[in-house]
Amino acid sequence: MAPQDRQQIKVGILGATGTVGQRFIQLLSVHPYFKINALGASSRSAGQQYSKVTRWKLNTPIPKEIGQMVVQECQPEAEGFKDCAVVFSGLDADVAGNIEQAFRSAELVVYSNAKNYRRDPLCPLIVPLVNPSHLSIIPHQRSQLNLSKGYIVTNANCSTTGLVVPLAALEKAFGPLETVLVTTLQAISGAGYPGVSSLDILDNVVPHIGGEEEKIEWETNKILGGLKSSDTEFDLHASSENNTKPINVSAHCTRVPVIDGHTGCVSVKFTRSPPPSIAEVEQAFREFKCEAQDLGVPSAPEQAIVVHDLPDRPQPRLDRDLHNGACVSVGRIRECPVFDVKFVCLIDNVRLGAATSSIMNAEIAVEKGLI
Ligand SMILES: NC(=O)C1=CN([C@@H]2O[C@H](COP(=O)(O)OP(=O)(O)OC[C@H]3O[C@@H](n4cnc5c(N)ncnc54)[C@H](OP(=O)(O)O)[C@@H]3O)[C@@H](O)[C@H]2O)C=CC1
Ligand SMILES: N[C@@H](CC(=O)OP(=O)(O)O)C(=O)O
Repeated sequence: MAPQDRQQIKVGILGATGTVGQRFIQLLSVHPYFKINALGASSRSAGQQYSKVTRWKLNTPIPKEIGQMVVQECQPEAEGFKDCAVVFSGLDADVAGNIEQAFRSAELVVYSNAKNYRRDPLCPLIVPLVNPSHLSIIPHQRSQLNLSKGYIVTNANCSTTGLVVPLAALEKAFGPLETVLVTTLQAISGAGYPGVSSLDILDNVVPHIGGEEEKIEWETNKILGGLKSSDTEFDLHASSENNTKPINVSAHCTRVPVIDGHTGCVSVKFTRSPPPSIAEVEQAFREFKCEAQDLGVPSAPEQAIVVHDLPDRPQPRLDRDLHNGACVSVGRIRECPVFDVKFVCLIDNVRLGAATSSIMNAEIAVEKGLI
């Protein structure tokens, strides 16, 4: 169907007052496929006008009609939500599990940022620039749960997302990777609002983000793995069918005084020997194309990976806004004396790392007839 003939789909936002929720509002309030019909948050906010309860941190104003909406409890039968086909969730992980499940059981489609269902064997963990093919497990999820429309799709941890896009480009061009080491420098917006206190983060680096390293190490293999031929099971990058093993991933995560944009310093070893040259690696990044771009969905960036030539780029402040925060920047591609190649990557953690990925996943699902 031509985009101009499509009726807009009514959507709700869970966790609408938070860091990710605000990005959802900014991006969805001008979206060609989706129309915001409900906003949900905790009972601290429910029953009140959105503009009165949110602590808006974006540099564009709250869209007028959204500011006037009344925040609801996160319940599928609440005003506004009962008319929605889809909800986008920016809920705190402490509550996301039960709430998202309730919406799915009520036959709504849930696109979630929370960690709760990422490891669920029925739920795809999708980075839209990498593995939207995993949406093909949806019929199985629905049939296992006796649902006709509802399902949950999750997107990845924000640092994982910034890492797997360049890794996918390398695997596409040169075959399976053997080992990946990454050290992250993560922005404070990754911790939500109010997040890390200024006395902890200013003039400082905090070398611990609870649970983050384990998420990067595990999620990478689900995303870069496949679905078995029956479309009912993930292979976690380890399959006797095509002789792949899990990638050894080791992550070291730090919090730095940057507002938005997670940086990763990455070293990679290929299974292939000899490894590709640095020029071939750079070309693979530049030429990487993905299904979201082929489908032409509205949030797909013109370039999935932007390669920077200057030796001191990418930098969060200068590069996080490229392609409306929907791409990954890569630079400093060079030989690694321990592994094969090393480089620096950068992602906008709240856009491609969170809200933009959920929205792009849903756009792809629309194109595939899953919404
Ligand atoms: N920030 C980032 O870069 C990324 C975040 N994520 C994930 O996205 C999710 C949201 O993160 P973020 O926006 O940073 O978090 P915030 O802390 O900024 O926002 C949390 C949201 O959850 C709502 N909430 C809290 N408790 C309840 C409850 N009991 N019932 C209903 N709603 C509730 C809050 O509403 P209220 O205002 O009423 O308290 C608020 O809207 C998390 O799961 C996070 O792990 C994923 C990738 C990146
Ligand atoms: N932990 C990430 C953000 C986040 O919430 O991740 P996850 O969705 O995987 O819990 C950060 O602090 O930057």
